[in-house]
Amino acid sequence: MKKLFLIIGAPGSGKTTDAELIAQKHSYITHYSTGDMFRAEIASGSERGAIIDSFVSKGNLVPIEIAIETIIIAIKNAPNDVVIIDGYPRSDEQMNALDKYLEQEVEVSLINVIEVTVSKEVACQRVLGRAADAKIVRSDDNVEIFNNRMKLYTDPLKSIQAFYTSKNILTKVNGERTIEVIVNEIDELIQSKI
Ligand SMILES: Nc1ncnc2c1ncn2[C@@H]1O[C@H](COP(=O)(O)OP(=O)(O)O)[C@@H](O)[C@H]1O
Repeated sequence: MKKLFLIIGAPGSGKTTDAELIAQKHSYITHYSTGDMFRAEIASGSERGAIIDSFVSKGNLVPIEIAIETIIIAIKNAPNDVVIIDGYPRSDEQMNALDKYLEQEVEVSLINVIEVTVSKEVACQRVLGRAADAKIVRSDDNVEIFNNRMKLYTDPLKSIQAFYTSKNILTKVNGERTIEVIVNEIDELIQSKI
């Protein structure tokens, strides 16, 4: 039985950083970042990557068919029984598509959805600060695209919160603290549920 954890959060919330550090601490945890998976596909030069890039480069959501296929393949291919995916779901459509998949997939159970919360101001500072840091160059880290990514994150958020709260599997984590404190809190939550 694979135990799935989802981490959602605004652009710049640190969701990918937090998940990566937790997976590095435990060999039995596999982490996938939807953003990183899409950037890898883009970098591969594939036709699918070109389609994905036409959305990512504008900060728009990649089409549902590609998004759900990407995470189902990731879950199926995960070499470990504990899987963390950050960056999914980002819409009611994605949330419902995953729920439909999980209903018929007896080998995978969604254990918890962790929402890393940060204010828009903190998120913006981090993303634009990241853009100024030459080591991390991302074409979608500019004010206009950030605002679009932020809107696309916040628009479905209340509906996503309500859905997973109704299942009693939503946990909010304050993302405006040190990475170490946040990672330890999320790690303890995951450890308590596996
Ligand atoms: N679940 C998803 N559905 C559709 N598009 C996605 C998804 N996850 C990531 N993307 C695309 O990849 C881009 C980068 O995602 P990510 O690295 O997680 O950055 P962010 O911190 O802005 O969410 C997003 O702006 C979006 O274009």
